[in-house]
Amino acid sequence: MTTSQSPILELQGVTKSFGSKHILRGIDLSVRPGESLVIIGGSGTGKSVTLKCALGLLKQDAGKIIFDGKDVKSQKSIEMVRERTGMLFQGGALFDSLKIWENISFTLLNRGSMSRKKAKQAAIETLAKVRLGASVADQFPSELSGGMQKRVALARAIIDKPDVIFFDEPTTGLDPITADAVNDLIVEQVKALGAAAVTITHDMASVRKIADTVAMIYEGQIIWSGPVDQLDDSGNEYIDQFVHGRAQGPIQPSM
Ligand SMILES: Nc1ncnc2c1ncn2[C@@H]1O[C@H](COP(=O)(O)OP(=O)(O)OP(=O)(O)O)[C@@H](O)[C@H]1O
Repeated sequence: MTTSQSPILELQGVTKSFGSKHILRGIDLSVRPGESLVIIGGSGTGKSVTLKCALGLLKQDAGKIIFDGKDVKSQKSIEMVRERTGMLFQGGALFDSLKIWENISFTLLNRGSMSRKKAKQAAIETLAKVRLGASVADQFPSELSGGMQKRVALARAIIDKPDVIFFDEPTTGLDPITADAVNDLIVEQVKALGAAAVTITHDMASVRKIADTVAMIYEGQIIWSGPVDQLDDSGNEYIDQFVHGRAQGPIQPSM
């Protein structure tokens, strides 16, 4: 992790409401190149909304999104953010009707700047990075296991060498061993790119494996952030309750 560089992505006082539901009440976050930030928090606390605001998929009501020093306001700057970010969606979100290589090269093909032959070659090279063979390229998502689909989704997120990669619950639905292997690949590939990673997860094993820094959302704000090795010694009762998965404590179970 590099601490001397300026943040590649910053959220400053971001607020977002849906009608009378005030979901984000002033989120402050930043992540530097090479840093892996993991956002934790209970169900429905606004982790996905935070990610969507950062990606320009939702417009915040107030506050700023700053990407590589630029205030992201115009459609053009939102497009710049999208071009420079990769995203691994919850559940993988592969297109069922497209072959694996077409899924991985989706952005390259859509941009129209690369021939299909070259795009397929790039997909096969990226498949190797996530330890999948070239034979997978012509298969369809339904033919692959959940773990393989996550690896394909990771390949899609990294193919265009993004500066920031967002991971939304990257290990949901996987057994602990496969989840650990996917986490290892995430760490390895994010490092290889020198990218910043922003991950949302409920899975504390993933947090410990992939985070440099952890930030916890509660009632629309970041109530604690710090290095992952301070997680067990944070002195914060909300973090303690979450990390140990206790029903008793200041946070009410979301039911
Ligand atoms: N487009 C929308 N319109 C109305 N309400 C929304 C919209 N998107 C999100 N919400 C609400 O915002 C709240 C936060 O949702 P969000 O998906 O960010 O939670 P989360 O922290 O990611 O939860 P989980 O861990 O369960 O995925 C929820 O109450 C949700 O219903």
